[in-house]
Amino acid sequence: MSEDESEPSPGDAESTGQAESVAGRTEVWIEKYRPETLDEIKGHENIVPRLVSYVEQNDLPNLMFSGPAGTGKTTAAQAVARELYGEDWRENFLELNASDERGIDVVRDRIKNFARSSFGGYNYRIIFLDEADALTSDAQSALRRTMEQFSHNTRFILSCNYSSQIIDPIQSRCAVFRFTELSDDAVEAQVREIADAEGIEVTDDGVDALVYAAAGDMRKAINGLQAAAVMGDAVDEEGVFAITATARPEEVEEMVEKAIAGDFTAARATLDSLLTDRGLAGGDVIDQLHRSAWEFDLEELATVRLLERLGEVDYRITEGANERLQLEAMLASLALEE
Ligand SMILES: Nc1ncnc2c1ncn2[C@@H]1O[C@H](COP(=O)(O)OP(=O)(O)OP(=O)(O)O)[C@@H](O)[C@H]1O
Repeated sequence: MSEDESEPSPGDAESTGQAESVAGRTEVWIEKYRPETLDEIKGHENIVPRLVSYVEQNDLPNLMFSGPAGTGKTTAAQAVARELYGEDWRENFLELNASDERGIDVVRDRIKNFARSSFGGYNYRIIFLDEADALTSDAQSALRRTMEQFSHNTRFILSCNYSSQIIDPIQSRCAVFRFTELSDDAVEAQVREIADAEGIEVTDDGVDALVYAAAGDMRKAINGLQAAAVMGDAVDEEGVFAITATARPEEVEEMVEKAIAGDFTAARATLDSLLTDRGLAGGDVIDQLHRSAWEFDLEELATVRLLERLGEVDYRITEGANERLQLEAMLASLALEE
């Protein structure tokens, strides 16, 4: 990682996920404050106690953690290993990324080497396979055979965004845990804890803005806090919205209201300022509209129409259509509505 990339950038979860501390630079907070034990994990009240009981009984099945980015899947897997193996956890926990550009054969070889290598007094070791849903069905079938081959001494924890992308024979061999977006309370609690530990002043509206911008993604919230704190002053709403490339909820609401009132030119100007001046991606605008739609001061029918259009635009953008054109067309269709 180059020096420039070591600064947290909240918009880019992937690059900051590979946190590294660079000599003389600030340590990346997502790593510094990554929970080490299961009970330090915020939220996931229906998952953590079940993992604790596996650890207490020292009886771990193969696990599958599915859910959105930044919600604690890797953290939970590492915490299980730390609790099972104490100081020896690193030797007994192999973390691999299934989308490793060197290919599935490399991943499979590393799994085999790890599972075959000598053991330090433990019944089994853990292989954590991140982005398991990046594997093709054929690669997953091969993985399933590997899981069976080493079932006597290895436990797998597979992490994925969508469990539906994992073949049934693997799912049925795992206890599946569905991680959801973290609650506002969970994100707020962690943000406040870190701010206290770092001696950073954060205003209440700054905390609210971080929680809103994160939308349940703890990595985003913590990176947002660290990036805003670099500015020096107290972390407030304005700083957070600027640094996280997030529109204020009022701005997206105003844009929709103008379109519905028939003032397409004004709605388009707001969209333009969000995309051009503020640097939001089209997908971010859609996500924010989707999250806030029911809080807008609109007739129910207008909200329903908005959601219908959003679904269409989201799909088209995912298929590669021009973002700005799609969003403008959505505003135009709202403006044309009787
Ligand atoms: N539930 C949580 N409680 C406290 N901190 C959390 C929680 N979830 C995530 N974090 C923080 O966010 C960072 C990223 O989380 P983690 O790597 O566990 O996400 P993930 O779900 O594995 O995401 P991805 O799917 O992108 O790999 C952690 O280092 C930790 O600092």
